[in-house]
Amino acid sequence: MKRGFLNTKRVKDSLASYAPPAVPEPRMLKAKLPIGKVEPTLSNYQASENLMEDVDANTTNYADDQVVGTTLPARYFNDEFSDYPDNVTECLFYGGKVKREILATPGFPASVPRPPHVCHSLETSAFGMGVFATRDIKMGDLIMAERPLSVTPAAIPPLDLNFPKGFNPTIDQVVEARMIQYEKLLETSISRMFPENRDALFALHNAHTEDGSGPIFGRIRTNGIGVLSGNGDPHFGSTAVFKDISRLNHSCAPNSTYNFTTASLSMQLRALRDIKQDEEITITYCGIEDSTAERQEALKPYGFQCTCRICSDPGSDARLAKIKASTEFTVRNAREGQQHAEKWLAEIETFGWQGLGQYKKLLAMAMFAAATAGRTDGVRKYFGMMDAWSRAHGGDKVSDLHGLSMGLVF
Ligand SMILES: C[S@@+](CC[C@H](N)C(=O)[O-])C[C@H]1O[C@@H](n2cnc3c(N)ncnc32)[C@H](O)[C@@H]1O
Repeated sequence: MKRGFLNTKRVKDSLASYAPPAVPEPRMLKAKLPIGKVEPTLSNYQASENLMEDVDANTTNYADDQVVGTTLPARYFNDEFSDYPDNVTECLFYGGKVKREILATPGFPASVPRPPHVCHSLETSAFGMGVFATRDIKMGDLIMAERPLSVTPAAIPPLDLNFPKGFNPTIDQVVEARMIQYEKLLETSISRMFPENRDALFALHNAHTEDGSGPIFGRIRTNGIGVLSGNGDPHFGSTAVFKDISRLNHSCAPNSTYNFTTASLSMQLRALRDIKQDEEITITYCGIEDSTAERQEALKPYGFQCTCRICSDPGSDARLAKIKASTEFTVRNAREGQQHAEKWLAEIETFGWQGLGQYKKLLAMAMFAAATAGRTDGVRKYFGMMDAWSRAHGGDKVSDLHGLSMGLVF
């Protein structure tokens, strides 16, 4: 699972083609957002005001190029933060498509699920704040679920820029102006939040203090997690920022993963393997199936270089490639299936790569091998692990066993 603002290939592609044809700036939409230190050149740029219209909470018939600010689920005037135990999310959308998708989701607004016991706390970690287990957590278990503080477009939407007449900006200046203009829009959006949520957003880490991102946009770029597809249309993806989930640090061998549920408008975090009390809970900010070089590249916008044991191990790419190839193997009998699956399951567990799809396939191979050999204890064990893996990835139960039996001919 990937996270982030403008960091995934899908989001970059959507940035490249974000504008509907009417927007007269296609060239600069291909430009990447800056990271690292960038000298500002537009200190006199005056951002336009009033970029967002206030409308009734149930309105959905927006123009496709209208910037929409809305609180979901709807809240009422003069109410208080404490009136919403599941919290509400301040949303900024480009057009009405995503809001329509949310309001049309069966069950919306369902309540946010809760684990039976609180099992995490925010603590100081090796990398600023982090999230830690306050009790043992089992693979597949729900660790926490949270409604976002904010949901905003996954790429800066097309905005009218306010350059003086006759000024011919460079592409970098257009990008700079867009970031200034977008910050203004975000200010309007977060001014609608409960003060408690606004404070929580400003308390988050900002890795984009020198690249022209404003304080809100910088925090969105640092902490945003991709959510809401806009009904499969990548132009309408969104990024969500959370009070607690955005405190999770990155690992290339994470012990948890997350799924967003539109019905409850919440992110659920679940354990990818058993987690011990006091262990740090981590997610990945990049693709764990990618090579070390690809992961380091994807992590650049977060302002750090990963120094985990996998990134520091020159043999890890070759090992990962072998693990990925392990499920292409055709086994001839139950004994061979069991040996093959157990060998590679152990390898994955040693390196903490249970997030790989190959892990589930090898669990299936081990389960079928146990079933063929009539070992009910083995079937129970591996079925339970597959079930936990599926729950961790947002499924309720083991599904699609059919697809997982590939490579087995006994
Ligand atoms: C989403 S925040 C995570 C919470 C953050 N540690 C905090 O104090 O709020 C992302 C930031 O955490 C830090 N970080 C997360 N994982 C890291 C890692 N594996 N190595 C170094 N820094 C990391 C980086 O500063 C990154 O920009």
